[in-house]
Amino acid sequence: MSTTLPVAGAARVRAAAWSDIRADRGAVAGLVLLNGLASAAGLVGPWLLGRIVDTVRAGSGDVLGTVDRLALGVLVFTVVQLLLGRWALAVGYRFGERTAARVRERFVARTLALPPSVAEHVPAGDLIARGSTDASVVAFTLRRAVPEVLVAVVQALLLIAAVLVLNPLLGLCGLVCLVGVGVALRWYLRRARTAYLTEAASGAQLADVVTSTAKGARTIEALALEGRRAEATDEAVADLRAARLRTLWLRTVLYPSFDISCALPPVGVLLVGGALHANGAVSIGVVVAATVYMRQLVGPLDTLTIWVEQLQAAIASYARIEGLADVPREEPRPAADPVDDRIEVADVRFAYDGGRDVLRGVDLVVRPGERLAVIGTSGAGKSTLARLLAGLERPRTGSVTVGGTPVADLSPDRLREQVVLVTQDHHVFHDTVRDNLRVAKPDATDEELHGALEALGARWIKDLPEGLDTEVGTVVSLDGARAQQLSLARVVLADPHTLILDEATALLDPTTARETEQSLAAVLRGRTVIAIAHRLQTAHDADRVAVLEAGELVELGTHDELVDAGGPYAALWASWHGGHDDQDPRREPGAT
Ligand SMILES: Nc1ncnc2c1ncn2[C@@H]1O[C@H](COP(=O)(O)OP(=O)(O)OP(=O)(O)O)[C@@H](O)[C@H]1O
Repeated sequence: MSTTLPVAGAARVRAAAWSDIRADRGAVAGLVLLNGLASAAGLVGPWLLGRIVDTVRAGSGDVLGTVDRLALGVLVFTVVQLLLGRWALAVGYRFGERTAARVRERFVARTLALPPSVAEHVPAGDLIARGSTDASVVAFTLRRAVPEVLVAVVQALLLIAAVLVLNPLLGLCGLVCLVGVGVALRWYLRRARTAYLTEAASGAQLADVVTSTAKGARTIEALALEGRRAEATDEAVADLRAARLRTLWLRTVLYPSFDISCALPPVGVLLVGGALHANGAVSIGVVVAATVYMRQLVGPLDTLTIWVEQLQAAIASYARIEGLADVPREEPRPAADPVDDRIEVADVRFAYDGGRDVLRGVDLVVRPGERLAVIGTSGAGKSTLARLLAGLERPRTGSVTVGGTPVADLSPDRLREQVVLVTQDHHVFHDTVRDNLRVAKPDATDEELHGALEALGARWIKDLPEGLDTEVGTVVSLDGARAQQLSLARVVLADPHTLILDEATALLDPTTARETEQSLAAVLRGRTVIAIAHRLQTAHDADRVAVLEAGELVELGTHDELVDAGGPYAALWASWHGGHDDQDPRREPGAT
């Protein structure tokens, strides 16, 4: 898996944005219609103003009465424009909220749909940045910028059209004067996408460096890597600073160019209109109306300038959110229902990311109901084998099957009923105890939930202020043993026939480990158990022992058979057992 998440290309962004718009097309149509009406109402005022000027200049008939009526018209249409504009904005805001919710939901759904083998390897900081910062930028833009930009675009187009209708020559003059705006915008837009994508990626990179430093703090301290991590952080900060300076520079050029360009159209129309009027080509009223229209254009253009930067940042964020759809993943393969509970590993080879094989030609049949201990030195491939048995990885060659079906082909729901990997990583969600447990069985009744907790001796559930409804992780925090019991209760609810234990109790303190082992014993009853053994006592108590060395299965048999065989297991057993008869076997350091 690459160290960066993909970013959607321009075509995909357009397609996704189009489908978001289509999903709420009623609101979009209403938005455009209301904006059009508001802008049309806004056009009447300047036109009436021109009529007032022409009426006063003509000076014939009921000048005062006509001017009063025209002025009343200006007032009425201004109020109508205001009301329609507000209504359009309200429709726009609602559209923005709904669309933002849709984008967030899509992101969450795509994140949750990532297969575990992919999810474990994606850069956490980048993923978090996309779900938080990028989603917020998109949501804010949809709420505020999109409605206002739509209003501004419709207004600007109608204003230009109105000047062209009033007098095509003045209209053309206005358009020519607008060229500066077009040039400034084009210059900016050609550079903005890359600049904002770089800024967002640098932000995510910094988040990644900080997150991984915090996560690996102990290792960093132990290996005295503080200096290197500080350097990596400084580099990420410098990259982000450079990326921000680049976007700042783009804005520094855009804003003044835009402001100067916006001042040109009214000045140009006034000058050309004055010349035309002097030659009797247009009335002074038309010149006034056209100039006011051009002056009014500054409003929508200003809005566009303010939001164009936000839009660019949002497009970059939107591309990053949509990019999640391009994370390489395997298409689900149709999987037949397993015919029985037999687990079979046949001539398996496996390599991480195209590297060297870390498992080489492993053959193993696990009989239903047996306890198999897997031992081997550090790096021998025990955890990798556990991940293959749990369907988290797929073998490069060979097969890992349960009841004849490849484990990795099973859907998460079917897999959970067959094989579950238990590690020391027991996650407690910030949620109620009930929802924490229902992760494993969404339709479990309260009786089943209580039953699962009781089976593990988790009597603390009775002391919680609101029982199953207690929010854990926020209101009430669970200590290590309780958190482990909660996660083991999930296993009881999922009720798989086979459990794979990998370091389930390895790093717990002795008291917690004892409590957890008791809970574990309750979970193991009646199931097939494959234990990555860190204590030789576990191997001694198992039905069979599998010994891995440098990715190969070098021995397989009962404890007694392997001791008699005099191979690597016998040597290991002798080196610990010989001369340590007085020692409590549960305290020996383990096989790894
Ligand atoms: N995610 C990974 N990417 C690349 N290589 C890996 C990854 N995980 C493990 N390895 C490599 O695969 C080999 C087998 O590792 P594995 O963790 O399966 O061994 P292990 O026997 O469980 O060791 P330990 O007892 O130390 O956990 C090792 O050389 C290890 O460096």
